[in-house]
Amino acid sequence: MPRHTKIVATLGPASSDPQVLERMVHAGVDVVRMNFSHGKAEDHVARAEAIREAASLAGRPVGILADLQGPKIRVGKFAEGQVELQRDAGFILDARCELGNAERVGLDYKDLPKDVKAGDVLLLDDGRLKLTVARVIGHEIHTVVKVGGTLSNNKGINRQGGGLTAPALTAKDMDDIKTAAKIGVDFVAVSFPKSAADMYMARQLMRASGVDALLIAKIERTEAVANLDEILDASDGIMVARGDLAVEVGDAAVPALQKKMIRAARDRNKLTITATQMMESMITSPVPTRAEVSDVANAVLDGTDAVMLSAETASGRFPVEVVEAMSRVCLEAEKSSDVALDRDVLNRVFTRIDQSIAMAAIWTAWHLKVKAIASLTQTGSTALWMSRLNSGVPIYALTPEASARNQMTLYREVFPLLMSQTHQDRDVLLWEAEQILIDQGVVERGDLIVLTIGEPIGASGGTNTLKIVRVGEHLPPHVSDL
Ligand SMILES: Nc1ncnc2c1ncn2[C@@H]1O[C@H](COP(=O)(O)OP(=O)(O)OP(=O)(O)O)[C@@H](O)[C@H]1O
Ligand SMILES: CC(=O)C(=O)O
Ligand SMILES: [K+]
Ligand SMILES: [Mg+2]
Repeated sequence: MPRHTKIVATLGPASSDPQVLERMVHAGVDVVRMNFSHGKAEDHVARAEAIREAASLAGRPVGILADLQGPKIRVGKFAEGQVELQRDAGFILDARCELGNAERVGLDYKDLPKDVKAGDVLLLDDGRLKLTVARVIGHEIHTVVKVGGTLSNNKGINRQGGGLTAPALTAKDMDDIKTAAKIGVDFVAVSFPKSAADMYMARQLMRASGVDALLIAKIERTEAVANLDEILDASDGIMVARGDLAVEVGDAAVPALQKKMIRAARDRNKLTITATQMMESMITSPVPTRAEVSDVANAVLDGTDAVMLSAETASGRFPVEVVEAMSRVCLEAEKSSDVALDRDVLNRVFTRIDQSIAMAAIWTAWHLKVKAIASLTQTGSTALWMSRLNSGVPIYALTPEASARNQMTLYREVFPLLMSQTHQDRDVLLWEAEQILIDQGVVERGDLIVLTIGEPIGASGGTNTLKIVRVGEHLPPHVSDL
């Protein structure tokens, strides 16, 4: 059985070498993430070319996700690169400071002093340092260090409980969307959205730049958790961005939120990526900890579409081994994933014919214990509906559209394949689909498969036919002459 949960790997200095990329793809990377918070536009463009090369060598699509930096609020730089903050000492965040020292540091978001008040708790460097606001005097935020340590250049700032108002899309993000257009990315992830309006704005900017990508909302702010339903409606999927989320809502709240978000996304036919520190110790160690193995397995059991690697593959020592380890853990966890088809659809009414066919196909495939579903799809929507049920039956999605094929790399249980649509005859196309599955080694003569197709051929949204066939038994008469 192929692995059903997808693996997203962040690219960086440790994964720029074409040979390393090739080995990572071989180990099972489905989607690569370009983090626009780091590196230059040219680096991302060069890595995109290298990954396309590696994918074509592997004979399998690899999706590309552009993760925008967003309004992450950061401290400025220090004259010495870093300072030591001592517990109970005073420290000033000063919107007008150019170069920091042990007494004060600058801010990249100049309006921060307007957003905070005495008593607020500020967390720096993903929560490693903690400051409380004593008072705000003009452009200066005077704080007292509660948890000290080393603070270095450009570390992030969050407010406990959320509520900072920086807009979700910055001028840099708008430039980066143009780079994403140049690369031809398949997914764009928006950092720190607060509401559906932020996602509508991102979609408009993408369209204006000619980006045809699925839009992912990173849930990493308190407000985004509160507005989850409207954000889901405005997006194609979400990322459970546990790094910043844990800082805003408290780390202990994150596991339950992860489960709730994955469930909510599935119910609305949306995608999910579970991210951050999944195999963190493998940045420097060749094997994961027991806790990390459990974390990845639990995300699989929660029903996530994909699990993500960050610094593990971007700057870690074992970019290939970590993909192998993650893949192994996903495969094992999938064996005990719970299937609840009846519960999932029992009280639902479908208004669309194609959606009803998708549900019927999954139901039939599961109860007949077929080896595979083959779905001839234009945009991938039939495959998306099928994959939301988590049936455990692999769905081979055959599409003539390269963009649909690449976007389906993120869908759990879906294996996208390119298929030419030269014939207008349904039976010939179905026969071709069967041949592709045989060539891929997915099925052999005598196996049962479930097929879905729409007529007229080539129109999107038209899936209206479900067929169950035994592979190799019924060649259409005019095809047997081919
Ligand atoms: N393209 C890159 N170039 C250099 N280092 C990178 C790159 N991508 C990631 N890294 C390194 O890996 C670490 C973790 O990666 P990740 O993508 O989670 O970044 P991050 O800094 O936590 O993201 P952000 O601060 O934007 O939320 C980064 O802090 C950085 O040190
Ligand atoms: C991925 C990311 O941005 C986070 O976890 O915060
Ligand atoms: K980012
Ligand atoms: Mg983040």
